[in-house]
Amino acid sequence: MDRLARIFSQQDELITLDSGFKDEYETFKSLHALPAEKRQSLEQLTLKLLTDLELPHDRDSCALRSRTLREEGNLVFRDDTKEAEQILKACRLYTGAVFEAEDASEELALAFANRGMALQEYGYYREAYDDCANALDCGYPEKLQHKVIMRQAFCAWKLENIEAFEEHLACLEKLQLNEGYERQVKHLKEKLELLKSHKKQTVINETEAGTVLEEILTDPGERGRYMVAKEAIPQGKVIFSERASCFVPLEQRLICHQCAATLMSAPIPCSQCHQRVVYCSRKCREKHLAIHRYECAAYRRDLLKLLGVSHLALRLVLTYVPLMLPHLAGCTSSQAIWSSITELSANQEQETVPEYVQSLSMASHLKQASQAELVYHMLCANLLQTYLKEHTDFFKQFNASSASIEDWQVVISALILRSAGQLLANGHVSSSLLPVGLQTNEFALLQSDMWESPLHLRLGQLHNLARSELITAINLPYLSLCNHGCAPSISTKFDGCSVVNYSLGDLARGEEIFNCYTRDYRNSLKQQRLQALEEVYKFQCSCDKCKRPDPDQDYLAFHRYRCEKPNCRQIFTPDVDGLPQNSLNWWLHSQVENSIVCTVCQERQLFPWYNDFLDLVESCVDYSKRQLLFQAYDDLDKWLMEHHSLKRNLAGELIMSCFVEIDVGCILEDWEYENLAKVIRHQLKGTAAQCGANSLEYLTEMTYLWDLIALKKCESNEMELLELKGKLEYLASEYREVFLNYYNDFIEQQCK
Ligand SMILES: C[S@@+](CC[C@H](N)C(=O)[O-])C[C@H]1O[C@@H](n2cnc3c(N)ncnc32)[C@H](O)[C@@H]1O
Repeated sequence: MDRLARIFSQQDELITLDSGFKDEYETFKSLHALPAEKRQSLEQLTLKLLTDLELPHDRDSCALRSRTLREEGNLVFRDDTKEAEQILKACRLYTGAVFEAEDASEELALAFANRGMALQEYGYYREAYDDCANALDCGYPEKLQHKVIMRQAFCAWKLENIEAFEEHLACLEKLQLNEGYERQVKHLKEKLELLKSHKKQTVINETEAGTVLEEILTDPGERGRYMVAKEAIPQGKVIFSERASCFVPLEQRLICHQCAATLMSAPIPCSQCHQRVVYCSRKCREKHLAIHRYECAAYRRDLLKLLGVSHLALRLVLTYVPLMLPHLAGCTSSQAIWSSITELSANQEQETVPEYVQSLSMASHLKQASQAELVYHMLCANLLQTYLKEHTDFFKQFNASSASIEDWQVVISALILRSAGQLLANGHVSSSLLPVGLQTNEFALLQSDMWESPLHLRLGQLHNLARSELITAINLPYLSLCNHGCAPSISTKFDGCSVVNYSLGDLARGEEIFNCYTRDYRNSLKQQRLQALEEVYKFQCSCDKCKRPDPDQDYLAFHRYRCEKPNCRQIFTPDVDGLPQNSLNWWLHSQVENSIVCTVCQERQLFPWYNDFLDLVESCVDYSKRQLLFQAYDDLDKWLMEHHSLKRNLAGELIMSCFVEIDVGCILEDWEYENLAKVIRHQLKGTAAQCGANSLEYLTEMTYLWDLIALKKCESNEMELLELKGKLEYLASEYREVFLNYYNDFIEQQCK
């Protein structure tokens, strides 16, 4: 980062944006109009940065590391017991071998082949099938190829893929095989005939096109376009869904770059960019090639993580430019191309507006950005354009167009800047469940202590799969048409790169459908929201919640105390105006001193029970301390009213520390489990009240209750179980499958 900041500050001194910001195109035109000497220096600095970011790469060491891991995997895999746990452990080591091999293709081929073998043994047939193909692609030794092809045929049989099954068997029949292999081929051929005769014609039910429940209207004023209900919409209904073509993983998370899958049993890394980009399947890798071919060299330099929103802006440009090109190929100058792009973005007449047009028309506030902000985004765009020019063949696609490559360079820089500006006001971040306690380069599905069989967790393990995290920055131009309201009308479920938007309450016909760009009115103070909305989105909120005489009442309902002074003991809500920043949630900020004062007697509150509670949490391993801890939790009711945020925070600490004990094999007393279930249920009620009963926070906390029920450690009833099962709808599909398996394996039986 320092390197980038240094170069940018040197470049900043070379450029002048005196005439202010007209549009992105003019900004880059002015850059190109700089005196030749300055332009050259600017370019040199960019080129130097790109060179400096290159890292030495030693293929031999990669091969050595890969071989070591593969051999370790072999030792584990050859273990005679062939227990599921051992096989998964071998898969993990082979995955390490696949990653470490990078471009050492001989080793990579062997690593893929061995992982395929272990995955097949475990029952991940789709992934095993892919790994066989990967091994062959990487040049798996010819004399051993029949083994891999046999495995492909076997997996194709398990996957009921008749076409592939036939193809691999035909291939095997052409090879000279020994008796053992011949026997296997014969056996598989019988399976093929059986499969063919059994395979039912699957009837594809045409799904009825859903009615459109929403429409977009335009206000000539600052609130611009907005979404309204076209008809009355009841609570809980899916209003609209959207699938994003462009997203980037946050914090370099290893999720599939094509479909955003987080659960992968056989991640396939790009072998050229130092294990930074992975896919969940060959299909995803193939689909993403159109983008990755232009990003790979940047990942190799670890450049993109430095650029924040500009990385997503680059993805928009890489994705949408080929779609725009047919409309622009005839333009003879950069000015003409830019005018055509502006026209394209204004064209909203068609019945279904293509995604790239929706994106082109997103609002931007670059005009209102500070000079420093503008220069920063401009330099990022310039850097990316230079990178594309110097290290990829991106600009080749314009060879046949009427304008020159130099014209296209100006346009591409301007488009990256424009997209970055738009994303600042329209970009979304998606959240997902993620496994607890894993490093970014570890994969949950390969953790042998978690799984019984493919996608079936072990008893008591659900809570280890559920931590809610932000995972992608994502472009959703249709969702972006919703204006902001501090009380949103929708709850958004992120499912990979798709989103589903449910109505949070009943909506009348014509009512505006709001999204909330910040924390909502139950989770933040008006002042905090106003600041963010003004700074980033450049408007002042005047929604119903903000206009109320007491706009913070809903949030402060989670902050009501009883005064600890014996002669007062009144219930009070802290006076927000008198509090330093962050003091309301003093327990979340270690550097903030608690300065809560009773508004009735004006006495400062000391909360002596707070540290005592945390001490008990720390020593939760001890039975007697756990007794005191449950007692201390009950005592919190004396000081913290209803669903006080602090009480929920402390409940979280208590639950987590008890589960740490359960996870290491400690058996709690029956009464402890009962108390634990009581704390979790109370916690869930509080979370439902503040975040919603279908929120990711709720689903995360729910896993503890599921585990206790599965472990038969707490009573439940059919109604509760059905209610919990109903929550599956709000999970992303990859997690829904795992949760459903868990429900069927361990919970459903308890309904009977
Ligand atoms: C994500 S866009 C929403 C769609 C936008 N109205 C449009 O026409 O493209 C966000 C921008 O819309 C405007 N906006 C959103 N909510 C608003 C509100 N409640 N009041 C005024 N302007 C709003 C602001 O300019 C904001 O930066």
